[in-house]
Amino acid sequence: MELFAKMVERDYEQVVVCQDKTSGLKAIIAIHDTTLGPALGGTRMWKYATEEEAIEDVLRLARGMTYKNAAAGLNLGGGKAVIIGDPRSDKNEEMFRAFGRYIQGLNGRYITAEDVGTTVEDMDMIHQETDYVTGISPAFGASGNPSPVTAYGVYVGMKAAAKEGFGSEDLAGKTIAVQGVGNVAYNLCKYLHKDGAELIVTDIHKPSVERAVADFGATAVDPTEIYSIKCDIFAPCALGGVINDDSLAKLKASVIAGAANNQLKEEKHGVRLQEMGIVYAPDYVINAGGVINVADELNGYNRDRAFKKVEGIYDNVARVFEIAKEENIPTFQAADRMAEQRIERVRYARGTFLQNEHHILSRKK
Ligand SMILES: NC(=O)C1=CN([C@@H]2O[C@H](COP(=O)(O)OP(=O)(O)OC[C@H]3O[C@@H](n4cnc5c(N)ncnc54)[C@H](O)[C@@H]3O)[C@@H](O)[C@H]2O)C=CC1
Ligand SMILES: CC(C)CC(=O)C(=O)O
Repeated sequence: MELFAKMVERDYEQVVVCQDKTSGLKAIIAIHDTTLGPALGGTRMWKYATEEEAIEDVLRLARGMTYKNAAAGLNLGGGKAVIIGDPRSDKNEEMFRAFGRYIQGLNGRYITAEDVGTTVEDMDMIHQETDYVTGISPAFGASGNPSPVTAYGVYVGMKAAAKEGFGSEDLAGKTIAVQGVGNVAYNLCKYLHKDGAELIVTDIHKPSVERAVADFGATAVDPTEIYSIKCDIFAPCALGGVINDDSLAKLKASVIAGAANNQLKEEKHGVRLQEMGIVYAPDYVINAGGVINVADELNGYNRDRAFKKVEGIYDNVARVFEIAKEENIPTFQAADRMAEQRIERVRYARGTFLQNEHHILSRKK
């Protein structure tokens, strides 16, 4: 892989490769863009088949965070980290502490949080070595697990998408196919079940499916069947790349609204969704609840303030649909435009000279 070529193509600022032989840490931190502020994004722990796969994933996820944070109105840039390993068997305290020291070495350019495969306990271990970590235990006055808040944001964003697709935000009686019933989707299903939606669920981890069936009367289907199921809304809540040539040939849903990052395999699949008349709530707009919640820790965590901001996801998703219609572009492009315009406006606003401690004027004092 030509790493520099990839970084230049999508304008990444920095990629840091971290290893620690004793603990087995193999991690990559990618910082995409810090125009708006320090890069904030979670750490994913996953059994990547190859190093190349891990690099591809961290790069794509980091860029997604630049857009997510910008679109959500946060003064934060985009970054993400991956740890290569099996989250069920390869974790240890030394690994997260070693990782925390690498983050500390970046002196605030990157702030981490949870993602797939990492937990509040892992963040607490990182916190032993650095303050540049969020989503740590409420015992520290922090926000804890972001997943339930992400789920709430997806729920309100799904209502905005239902309004666009069906003319009403009411989810009662709607059949919703949920792919992956992990931390976010389990909490999402709670809201949907309470609203009277019919749930169809799948997961490669059987106990997660069984829990959703028991708790919400959901119908379980095989992971290979979820795309072809007859439903109103498809909610991708597992991993990325699931909107692709294969799934588009099978999808019956009129609306796609889910938590997963990087749902479109390629941009052409977002164009195809527009051609097919499927209402697509762009992933990084609808799933911003978690990062909005952890970002609030940077101000001294206030749950009410964080939830109020997460509720804004409804308007943000609706605004994306408006831009897409006004400009006759796919919704993913409308979301990109919204995020890019904010970054450019702030870049301009901050272009005027401001003295800082490294400037020659400061050294003269
Ligand atoms: N946790 C959070 O606050 C946020 C999560 N996200 C994204 O939402 C998605 C879900 O995140 P979490 O719920 O935290 O992760 P999780 O790991 O708790 O849940 C993901 C679930 O998907 C299942 N899964 C994996 N591959 C599958 C497949 N091919 N078919 C069916 N199920 C499959 C897993 O077994 C797991 O139960 C991820 O893409 C994550 O990046 C985005 C924003 C915030
Ligand atoms: C899980 C969040 C706290 C941050 C993040 O990495 C995301 O939104 O994808």
